[in-house]
Amino acid sequence: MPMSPPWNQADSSCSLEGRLLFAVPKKGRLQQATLDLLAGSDIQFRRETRLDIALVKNHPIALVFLPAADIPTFVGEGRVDLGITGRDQVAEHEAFVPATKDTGVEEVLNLGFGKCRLQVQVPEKGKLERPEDLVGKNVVTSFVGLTEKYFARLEGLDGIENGVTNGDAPVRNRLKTKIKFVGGSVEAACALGVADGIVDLVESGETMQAAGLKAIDTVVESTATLIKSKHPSNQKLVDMIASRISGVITAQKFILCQYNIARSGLETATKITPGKRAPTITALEDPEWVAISSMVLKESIASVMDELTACGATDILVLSIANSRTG
Ligand SMILES: Nc1ncnc2c1ncn2[C@@H]1O[C@H](COP(=O)(O)OP(=O)(O)OP(=O)(O)O)[C@@H](O)[C@H]1O
Ligand SMILES: O=P(O)(O)OC[C@H]1O[C@H](OP(=O)(O)OP(=O)(O)O)[C@H](O)[C@@H]1O
Repeated sequence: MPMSPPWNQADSSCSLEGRLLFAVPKKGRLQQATLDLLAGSDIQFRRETRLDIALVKNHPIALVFLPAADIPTFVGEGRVDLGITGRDQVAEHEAFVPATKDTGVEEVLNLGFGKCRLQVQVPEKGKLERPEDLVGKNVVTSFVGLTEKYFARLEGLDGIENGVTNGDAPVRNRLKTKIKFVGGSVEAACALGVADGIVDLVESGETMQAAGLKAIDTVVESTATLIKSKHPSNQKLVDMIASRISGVITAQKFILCQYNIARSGLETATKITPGKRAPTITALEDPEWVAISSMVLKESIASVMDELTACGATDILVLSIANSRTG
């Protein structure tokens, strides 16, 4: 006899009742970084094979695994309290379903990863040079809402700020540009004669280059984001999750730099390592010297160490931060 999923069983510890619902990408580019954030935030769960809901063991939370593109719909309608997806997906959702007082999503935290741009692209070797050259032509995209909005503005159609409709005539029906949806491999559309131009995501630019395309405008810049519904079931738990995730992100971005410096070099050194709020300065046995401990952005640590050495710092140590809670 097939087992029913845990949240349908009589045991109340397995029920969804009273649990905060938290949507996470079930696959794709944002999934691994999201799972790493959950692990760093000590949100413990075990996902049964093929089940898209997992109960969190140590908090009244249930994770719901959904496609990144669907998360703004579930959160926006308040069916799910929290979610992680791309800002591009939030903007695409809002192009179709404008937020109201009670519906739509609110950004809690910019998560920093999943950086990409939604760009208008045309064949590198061709006559099309400007976005205006695509008006009246075929454009292929997975982001139909944002692309319609973009071309509506370009074509001078009004009413787009309130979604893609204007009175009873949808802006879509009045667009000269023909916008076609494809679910993936958008970059192939020009070479296959389906499109004159595309609107697609670009990160490194490798896909665009390999397909012989060039970007001529940016529709939206995106990173992953933590979003919440307008009336989450447990705001305190939302705040706790946001604070934990923020701590993990800070820990990933910064490292701790410790060194000794003569008091004469202190002013210069603290300018090099000002810390997040201020560096911690500790007196040493030798009254002429102090020890400094300061958070430094990982990406700039090499040049910071060069500068510290040049101003007389010694015993420079760089330590990784496992987790953090900063103001
Ligand atoms: N090349 C990329 N670099 C960085 N982030 C990306 C990239 N492509 C997509 N993303 C981000 O990841 C989100 C999800 O895209 P992804 O293609 O992984 O989704 P998916 O759920 O697997 O969908 P699909 O099945 O349509 O490919 C995008 O909305 C965007 O925010
Ligand atoms: O600038 P790049 O680093 O090359 O990344 C951009 C590519 O990544 C995404 O596609 P993905 O690989 O997710 O596959 P898809 O085409 O099936 O959506 C996007 O749609 C681009 O094709």
